[in-house]
Amino acid sequence: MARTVDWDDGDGGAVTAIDQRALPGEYRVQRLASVDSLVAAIADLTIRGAPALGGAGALGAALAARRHPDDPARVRAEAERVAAVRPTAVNLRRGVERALARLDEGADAVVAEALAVLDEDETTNRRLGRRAADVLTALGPDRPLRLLTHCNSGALATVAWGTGLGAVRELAERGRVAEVLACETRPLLQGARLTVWELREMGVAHRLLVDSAAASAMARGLVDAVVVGADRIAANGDVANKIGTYALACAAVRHGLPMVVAAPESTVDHATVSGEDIVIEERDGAEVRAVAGVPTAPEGTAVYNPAFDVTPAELLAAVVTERATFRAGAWEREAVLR
Ligand SMILES: CSC[C@H]1O[C@H](OP(=O)(O)O)[C@H](O)[C@@H]1O
Repeated sequence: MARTVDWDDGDGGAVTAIDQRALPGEYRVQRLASVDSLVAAIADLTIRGAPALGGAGALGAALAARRHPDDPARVRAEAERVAAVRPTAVNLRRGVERALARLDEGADAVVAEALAVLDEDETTNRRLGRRAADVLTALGPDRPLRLLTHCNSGALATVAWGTGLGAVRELAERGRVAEVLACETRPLLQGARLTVWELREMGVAHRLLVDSAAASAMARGLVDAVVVGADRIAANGDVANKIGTYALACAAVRHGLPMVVAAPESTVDHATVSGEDIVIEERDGAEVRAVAGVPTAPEGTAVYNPAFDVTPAELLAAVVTERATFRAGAWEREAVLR
């Protein structure tokens, strides 16, 4: 599988992206040669997932710098259009800002920094996967685990490897996964369309379930632990993630099951004091009124469609990054990175 987002330096430069709207039916890569097309791809979730958005943001700054090499003000304005597309995942704006910080050195430096963002992502996610797998192993029973996950936090949500599902990959390589229960994740079905597709590619045993069956699966003893990704983590460990995550945390606590969030440091926003300060993206009601273009509600029905919710840290067993763990109310930093 290609990187979820990447750079093609030919013909003046372009962003390449796996078209996540086409999966699971078709695997295709789009070539995005303008900031307009990149903005549209982020807005319609052709590109989605916090670390993948971080890479897309950095590449957006690179694309703008290539298109307007002698007009820094225009580059900054175009890069801001990319950063502003989706407000909740902190990675998007951070990726833009990190690449843009080298604008004074010229377009090639901006491109080089964007490529560094991409190169670092897989190494970060593999380290994160090892740490999160260690935590899940310590919290779960001493046998292969039955894990429940929500939305998609796999390679498709990152540049490569994955975060929550990256921990599953690591556990599977250790022979420590019995089964993954993947919530379909209404309304855009990232779980059904993307996580199931990735689990098949990984050869990991899995079943798909409707979101409303998750609590029942826990109540019936089908789950040992819950593992998900994140879009923004506040300084106090509160986590913004796909809508439905908070409900899973409530059910996990009710049934005495550990819930672990796995996300890179680039998703932790220490400037956001608590989850109450995280802006939650509200998306178009059309996403809920139809599935794959087939109406499932009367035309014009009013809709409540937040893309994310916030899970208070106290409902989580641990929030794990590649170099720290938040548990029992505090961040514990890894002394030595491995
Ligand atoms: C590893 S970040 C994955 C995170 O992003 C998803 O949101 P979206 O598909 O809308 O970009 C979801 O919250 C996942 O947990």
